[in-house]
Amino acid sequence: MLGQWLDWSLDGQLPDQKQGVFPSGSYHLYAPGVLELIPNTANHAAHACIFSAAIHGNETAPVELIGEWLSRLEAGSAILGAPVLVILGNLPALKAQQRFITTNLNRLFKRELHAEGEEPERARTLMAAVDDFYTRHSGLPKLHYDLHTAIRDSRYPRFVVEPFADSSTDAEQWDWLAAADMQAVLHQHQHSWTFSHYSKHYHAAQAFTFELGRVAPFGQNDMASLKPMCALLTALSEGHSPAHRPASQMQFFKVQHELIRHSDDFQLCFAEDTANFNRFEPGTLLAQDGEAGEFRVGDTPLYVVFPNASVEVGARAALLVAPVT
Ligand SMILES: O=C(O)CCC(=O)N[C@@H](CCC(=O)O)C(=O)O
Ligand SMILES: [Zn+2]
Repeated sequence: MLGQWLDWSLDGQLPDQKQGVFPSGSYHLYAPGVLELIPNTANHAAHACIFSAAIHGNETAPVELIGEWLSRLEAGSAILGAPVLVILGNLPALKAQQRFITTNLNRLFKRELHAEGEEPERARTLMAAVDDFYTRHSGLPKLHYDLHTAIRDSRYPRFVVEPFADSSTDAEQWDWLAAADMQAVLHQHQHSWTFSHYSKHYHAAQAFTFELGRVAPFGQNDMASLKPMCALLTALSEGHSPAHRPASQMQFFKVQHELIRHSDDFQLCFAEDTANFNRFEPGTLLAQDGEAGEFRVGDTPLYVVFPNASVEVGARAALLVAPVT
């Protein structure tokens, strides 16, 4: 059954049978693309885990990663020892293999959301699913890993974004991320209304957005490079303490400036194929934006992450970041 879940989700259908069992636990389908797994026995180190993928429909490596882990659970070669909520975010976009249909789902995770339409409706469903899951498992520490891939190449192919919130990240998370072969960490400097931010801001969960390589169609992802990440997800789902490595092997950055597209005339002043974490020297012209003017690097170098001149007017067109020393 777990192996077929992805197909059912893509059909946007719930099967007649919404609950069932597998060797180490039981499952409950709450909505298309929203699956809770409950262990027969929870281990002492268990977290209430949320693993989400396909918040952007063209980011397929995380879907393959989760699919592979679900198959091992079903076969009994992986053992569930913690409750896990598995989410496939934007199902119509996943089916169409595009980032989103109408608007970027990953900017809508805000309780005061008034927008109407397919993606806002989905954001409301997913926020309620997260709230209900954490309520059902309120005795456990909360964790949410939202898995993505990036549009461009990156000087650090695998990295995480730590959402901004009042609650803090446990020190051990950095050691787990290093062992999962994450190469960089990006600390957000303000609220961003992404899915991982939702869990951190409203529930004080340990939460990150993961960038697991570059966007590619199903079957063309470099899954070998994600073996350590697979080991982290497996350990968490077993309710065991994951492997540690010194966090110092990762490069830490902090966002200094968010470049917003203010007009139709917005353009980035560097090559389309510039990689994430490319460095720009003081004085470099980075963007021009109609009447809003130009943006230049100030007195210290800046590194660009997620540049995208084609975003909607009013949306983020790039993050400009600096290393944390
Ligand atoms: O490669 C890109 O330009 C986008 C990759 C992506 O989807 N990144 C997330 C990051 C979320 C965050 O800022 O925490 C996004 O843009 O939603
Ligand atoms: Zn994404």
